[in-house]
This record gives sequence, C-alpha cells and structure tokens, in this order.
Amino acid sequence: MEVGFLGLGIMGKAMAANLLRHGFRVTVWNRTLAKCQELVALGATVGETPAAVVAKCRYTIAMLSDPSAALSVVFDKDGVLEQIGEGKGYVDMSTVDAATSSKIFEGVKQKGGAFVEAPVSGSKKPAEDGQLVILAAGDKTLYDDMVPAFDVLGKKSFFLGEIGNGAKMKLVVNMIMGSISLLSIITSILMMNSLSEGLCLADKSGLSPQTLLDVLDLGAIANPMFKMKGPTMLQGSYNPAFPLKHQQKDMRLALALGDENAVSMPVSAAANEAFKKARSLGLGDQDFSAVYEVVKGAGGSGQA
Ligand SMILES: NC(=O)C1=CN([C@@H]2O[C@H](COP(=O)(O)OP(=O)(O)OC[C@H]3O[C@@H](n4cnc5c(N)ncnc54)[C@H](OP(=O)(O)O)[C@@H]3O)[C@@H](O)[C@H]2O)C=CC1
Ligand SMILES: O=CC(=O)O
Repeated sequence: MEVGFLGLGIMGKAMAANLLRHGFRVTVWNRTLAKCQELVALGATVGETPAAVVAKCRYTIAMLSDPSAALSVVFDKDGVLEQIGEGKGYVDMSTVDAATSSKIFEGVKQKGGAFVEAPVSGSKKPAEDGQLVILAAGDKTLYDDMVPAFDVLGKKSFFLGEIGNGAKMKLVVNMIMGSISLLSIITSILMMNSLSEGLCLADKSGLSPQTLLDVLDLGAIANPMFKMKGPTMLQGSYNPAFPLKHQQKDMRLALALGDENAVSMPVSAAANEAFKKARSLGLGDQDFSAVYEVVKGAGGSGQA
C-alpha cells in the first residue's frame, strides 16, 4: 500500500518509519524539508509540497502540531485541496478541535475526496512500537481502506461515527491525562518526601533501603507515572516525548468543549493554569512532565 505522510515531528517521524518498516511505500513532506532526510534513509520518497504528496498518493496521512497547522496544510497554497479529489483519501491524525476537523472535512468533500479524522492516544514510544490507540471518525469507507495502516500504527482503532467525534474523544482523554498527570506529580513529590523519610528510617533501623524499595514497588502505592517520569523529573531533564505546549493546547481545546456544553471542570481548569504557567516559563518545547517546575516553584519540595 502506498501512503503520503505530512508532518515529521516527534510522532509523525515515528509513525512514518513504522509504516516503512512494515512494507508500506511512503512519500513524506515536512514544513522543514530537511527533516525528510531521515525517512529517505529508511526508504521514503519526498514530496516537495502537501499538494505534490496528494497528487502521488491515493491516501495521505497528516500528523501536525495544532489546528492552525492542520488548516494551513490543507487550505494554503500548495496545500492538500489543490490535488484532493474523487478516489483520494485524507486522514488527519493531529489532535485538533471538532470545528477544525469539520472545516477540513467540508473542504475535502467539496473537492470530491474522502476525509477521516484519526487522532491518537499514546506518545513517542507507542508510536515507535505501533501501539497507539486510534480514535477515528468520518468517512467509513476510507476508514475501512485505512485499516491495514491503522493496524501497523496502533494496537486498537475505534470508529466513532460522524466527524468531530474522534477529535472530541481525544480532547476528553487528554484533559483527563493532563489533570491526572499534574495530580500525580504533586502526589509524587509528597510520596518522594515520605519515601525519603522511609528510606532514612529503614537505614537507621538496620534495614536495607533497597529491600524497602522492592517491597514498596510490589504494593498498592507503586506508582507507574512516577516510575516512568520520576527519575528524569528529579534530574530536571525533560527531553520531550509529548511536548508541554501540545498538552496545554489539548487542555485549552477540551476546556472550550466544556464551555460549549456547560460542563464545569474545575480540576482541569486548574491543571490548565499550571501548564500555561509552565509555557510562560519557556518550558513549552520540553516534555509535559516539566510542569513539575511550576509545582516546585509554587512551594512543592523539589529536593525529593
Ligand atoms: N508527542 C506526543 O506524545 C503526542 C502528540 N499528539 C499530537 O500529535 C500532533 C503532533 O505531535 P508531535 O509530533 O509531538 O509534535 P511536534 O511539535 O514534534 O511536530 C509538529 C509537526 O507539525 C509541523 N508544523 C507545525 N506548524 C506547522 C505549520 N504551520 N505548517 C506545517 N507544518 C507545521 C512541524 O513541522 P516543522 O518540523 O517544520 O516544525 C512538525 O512536523 C499534535 O497535534 C499532538 O498534540 C498525540 C499523541 C501523542
Ligand atoms: O496526546 C498525548 C498522548 O500521550 O496521548
């Protein structure tokens, strides 16, 4: 199967590489064209513009940063709309709001093409391992055509019906993830303080601190989020798997969805403030766990 792939950021690069590894022929484009070279080394060909990729491929996937990037790649000069038409499909896997997705759907439909939105849950590692969860909606025939690609990219794909449902589901999931991860960071700080005291007490009492760790890890307070992100957070190292600016964009779009539907979400609103603050501190391009810096600055103990 031949596919086009637009957008080779953290996720797009891993996903396109995965398709190549599984025998797909892939034509790639990225705004910063130089980034295509890594994929060329894996067997991809390059399209000079989004329109050139769509002209070459029956199916084109996009993985772009946000609503404005998703719209620009479709509607601007040399964009997807210049070449989309009867018999061609466009699949946007970026995380955007339902209104953005609907605009793209209408634009593609007017040209006679088919459109599926298919945002994903799962970060850099699941993208590399083909373990994403795909939340698709829109044209069912195109969805069915894309199943071989979705099977490579993800461990499960859902077809959620009319356009907008995939975008909304993704925003709800990420709103929960953003709030929970902030709570988990705060909990981790408290846990780390308790843990430090526990390790000290064990040591002074003639017990092995390592055995204490082994025992705790097997019990009810074992904490997967802390295990995954904790060690690098404590070093203040936030190499991005999921950039903080994207997490904040998802919180913002989810809160707007809450506004539209009059759903009160005080926990998410507070989490959004913390992510906003982190962006204002210049942490937008770091991993979203860098929100830890905000929590520390607000009086949490960073010495854990
Ligand atoms: N990272 C993660 O863990 C996950 C991310 N997502 C979502 O996937 C999407 C991509 O995320 P990720 O790969 O991490 O993001 P990155 O920031 O790493 O990549 C963003 C991509 O969008 C391109 N881009 C940005 N602005 C424009 C524009 N105006 N026109 C054309 N291209 C543009 C960038 O091009 P250039 O290289 O030129 O800057 C790059 O290819 C986002 O919507 C994110 O929310 C979903 C699940 C997990
Ligand atoms: O959108 C981010 C994710 O981890 O899912």
